[in-house]
Amino acid sequence: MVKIYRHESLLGFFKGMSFPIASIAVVNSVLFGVYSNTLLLLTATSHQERRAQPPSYTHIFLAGCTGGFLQAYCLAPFDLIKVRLQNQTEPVAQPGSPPPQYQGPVHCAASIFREEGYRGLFRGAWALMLRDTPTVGIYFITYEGLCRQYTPEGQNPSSATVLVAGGFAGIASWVAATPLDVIKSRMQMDGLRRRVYQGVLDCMMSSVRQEGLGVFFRGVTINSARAFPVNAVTFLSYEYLLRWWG
Ligand SMILES: CN(C)C(=N)NCCC[C@H](N)C(=O)O
Repeated sequence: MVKIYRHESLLGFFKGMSFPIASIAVVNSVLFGVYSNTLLLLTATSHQERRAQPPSYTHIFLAGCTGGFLQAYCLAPFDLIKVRLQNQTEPVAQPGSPPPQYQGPVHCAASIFREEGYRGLFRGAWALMLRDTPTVGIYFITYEGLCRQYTPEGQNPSSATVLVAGGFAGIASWVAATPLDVIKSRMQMDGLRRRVYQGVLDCMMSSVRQEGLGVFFRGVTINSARAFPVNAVTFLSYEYLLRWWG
């Protein structure tokens, strides 16, 4: 934090933020929409009916995995641009020095498209799908499990329960996702100057060879610290919106 602040001032902490903000509504709508509709297909119960007839954990997991898989497809280009901008450490403007490679998200998207084509925008998408498919299953299982544990049968969970269950669901899914998150980010940065990795497996093997198994847990603390408040608020919004409009 101190290094980022010294080198890039407060603005450094907000690098690559506009694209995630623009994409988060779309990505979360896809995630929760696909999850809820897959559960509807599997169990033939609406969100309101699910309190009286709770779906099985297998159905919740399968619906979560489906949501995670489709979410990853929508997220891939936005996430790539975020990672490329976040890894660009030159200060935004410095008189006399050459401008940074990417001047903003739109310039970054256009440069990737020009240099690497449409497929370039999906670099690292396989790793992202491998990361999100099972871990979003874990996300919804943890949330439902905790809500059921602390809610009397047939009732809606209280706001406090939703906040705590959502927060822990975020932590559980990010702890499980961090190994593939590390690999995904490396794949997304690969090809910037020259291609280093042959694929996801090659990236895993050479990362472990060079840095040991600890490489898979790089960033786990910051991911978890971020995951609690973000997912507490996400689930509270989801529950309340469905109660008002459902
Ligand atoms: C890769 N993982 C852990 C997930 N996709 N988890 C489910 C949603 C997480 C939420 N949108 C967030 O940004 O924390």
